[in-house]
This record gives sequence, structure tokens and C-alpha cells, in this order.
Amino acid sequence: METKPIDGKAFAAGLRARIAEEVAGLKASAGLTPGLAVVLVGEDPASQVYVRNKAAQTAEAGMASFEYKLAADTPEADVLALVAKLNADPAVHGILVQLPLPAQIDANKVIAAIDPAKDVDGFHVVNAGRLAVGLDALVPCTPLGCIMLLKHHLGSLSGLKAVVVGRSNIVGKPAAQLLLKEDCTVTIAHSRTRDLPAECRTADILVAAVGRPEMVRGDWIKPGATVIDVGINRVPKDDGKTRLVGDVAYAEAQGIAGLITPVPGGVGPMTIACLLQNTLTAAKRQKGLA
Ligand SMILES: NC(=O)C1=CN([C@@H]2O[C@H](COP(=O)(O)OP(=O)(O)OC[C@H]3O[C@@H](n4cnc5c(N)ncnc54)[C@H](OP(=O)(O)O)[C@@H]3O)[C@@H](O)[C@H]2O)C=CC1
Ligand SMILES: Nc1nc(=O)c2c([nH]1)NC[C@@H]1CN(c3ccc(C(=O)N[C@@H](CCC(=O)O)C(=O)O)cc3)C=[N+]21
Ligand SMILES: [Mg+2]
Repeated sequence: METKPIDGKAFAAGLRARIAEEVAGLKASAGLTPGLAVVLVGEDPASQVYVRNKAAQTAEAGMASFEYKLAADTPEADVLALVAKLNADPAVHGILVQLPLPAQIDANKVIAAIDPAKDVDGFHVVNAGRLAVGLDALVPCTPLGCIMLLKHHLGSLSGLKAVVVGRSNIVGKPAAQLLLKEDCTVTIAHSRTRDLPAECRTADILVAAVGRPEMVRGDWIKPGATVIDVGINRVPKDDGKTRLVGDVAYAEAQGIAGLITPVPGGVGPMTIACLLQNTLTAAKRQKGLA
């Protein structure tokens, strides 16, 4: 069986181009420039890279980008005060507080403080709840990107068996909700799952969101299955540098999976494109245009 890579990088570029067009139209017709505020607390190098990429792609799409870099020892109250200020700022339609946060700051408190209408990560309980009961919600970017890639490559997902490995609030759980909404039969697996390889082998769609380098082996994959690898793991190379690998043993999946997202170049670029999509959606809803 030939295994085809899913080119998330190219799909994301196309999506960003469509978003940029719509942003230009909104500016011309409604005088509206969608604005995204990104808050980074601390100097985690990986987070700095993401935040820089987000800011650049936000600007490229014609949106306003507001960056807030706070020291690692910033008190929780200061972060909450900044969120309150951004909630009240009419130029800011989307707010993203980069996770993880330093230990002195309760991420749940910060997420709860964000106006759900501006919660472009879709992490607020109001958005998680709206997704769960089937109302319009701001949907977490990474799972949204996964579903877009799946629908583009498979068409209807109705009736397919999906297994999601990982149950975090930011990836696994919302991914399962979205697959259910697409009429998949969904299993959520996690660290207490008995016989994980056997569960995975039942999947027509296998989503790996675990954070363990190449944990999913080739013989866990049903022949012809579509594999979505959400994992972003930095591992050491022989030359002392590092490289990115996913949660799936990509080389082993060759000849078994039907379709697979590479790391890098798969789900990652879709996350940022969906963040821009959510910012556009949030701006339109706040202006009564959607
Ligand atoms: N591409 C992108 O845009 C993004 C990528 N990521 C990446 O996705 C991965 C997952 O992220 P996130 O959801 O935040 O991670 P979390 O650490 O929050 O969750 C990991 C999940 O994997 C489960 N798990 C851990 N070990 C095992 C195991 N041995 N067998 C089965 N399940 C296991 C955990 O189970 P339990 O609940 O039982 O502990 C947990 O539910 C990471 O590599 C992260 O870097 C994350 C966000 C965006
Ligand atoms: N509030 C919040 N929202 C998030 O969405 C969020 C977060 N916090 N914290 C960290 C994770 C991780 N994340 C990624 C985004 C883009 C890539 C991405 O663009 N990856 C590229 C490569 C990047 C590289 O080379 O390092 C790729 O896979 O091709 C990866 C991971 C968003 N996250
Ligand atoms: Mg986590």
C-alpha cells in the first residue's frame, strides 16, 4: 500500500490566503480590522518561536497583531489585569495566552478571565460547553485544523471509526468532540487504556496527541488508515542539534497507513491558520457580521 503524506503546510498557506482575502474585504466594506493579542509569560524558547510565527502570519493576513511579553516571575494578578484590559479593548477581537504558564499562575483562572467571545483558543468552559452541546463555539485551533485536513482528504467522515490517543482539554477531548460531530464512532484512549495497540488497530482515523516521541508504532496502524500526528517532540540528533518528531513512528507507518501527516509540515501549520480563522470569526461575530 502506498502511503501519501498530507501536506498541512500547503493547505495552511491556502487557508491563510483565503483569510487574507476576507480580511481585505472586511476592511473595505465594514472598516473592520480583526485584531489578535498574544500574551507570552516567560522565555521558553519553543513558545517564543510559536509566538513570533503567530505574529508574523497575523500581520501577513492583514490583521492587527498585539504582542505582550511578560517576565517569567510576573504575578498572576498582573496577567489577570492584562486580560481584563484586552477584554475591554475594541481593537482586540482575539486573545491567546500562550501555555504552559509559569507555576505561580493558575492557567484555569487566566482562561476563565478571557471574554468567551474573544477566546480564539476555544479553551474557556463556555466554548468547550457550547462545542459539547452542539452550539456555535470558538473551537480549539489544533483539533479544528485536524478536522479540516481530514474532510479535505476523505470527504465525509460519517460512520468511520476514530481513535484519539490523548484526552487533554486542548487537543484530545475537543478532537473527539469534533469527530463525533462529523458522525464518526469515537474512542478516546489515554495512559490508562488497556491494550492501546489493539485499540489503535481498530481505527480508520487515528489521531495521536500524546507528547511521546514516535510512541505509535507501524503495527498499531490498520492498513489504509488515515493517521493524524499532532505530536511535536524535540529530540536530540547525533550532531548535538535537535529535530522534531511526532507521536507516530513515521518511517514505520510507510506502506501501512493510507494517509499520514508529517511532523513538521502537518498539523502544526494548520494550528496557526485556524487561529487566524478563529480571530476572523470572532471579529465578525463581535461586529454582528456573522
Ligand atoms: N501541532 C500542534 O499544533 C500542537 C501540538 N501539540 C503536541 O501534541 C502533543 C499532546 O499535547 P497535549 O494534549 O497538550 O499533551 P498533554 O500532556 O496535556 O496530554 C497528553 C495525553 O496523552 C496521554 N498519554 C500520555 N502517555 C501516554 C501513554 N503512554 N499511552 C497513552 N496515552 C498517553 C495522557 O493520558 P492521561 O490523561 O491518562 O495522563 C494525556 O491524555 C504534544 O506533543 C504537544 O507538543 C499540542 C498542541 C498543539
Ligand atoms: N494558548 C495556546 N494555544 C496554542 O495553540 C498552543 C499553546 N498555547 N502552547 C503551545 C502549543 C503548541 N502549538 C503549536 C503551534 C504551531 C506549531 C507549528 O507551527 N509547527 C510547525 C513547526 C514548528 C517548528 O519548527 O518548531 C510544524 O509542525 O510544521 C506547533 C505547535 C500551539 N500551542
Ligand atoms: Mg499540557
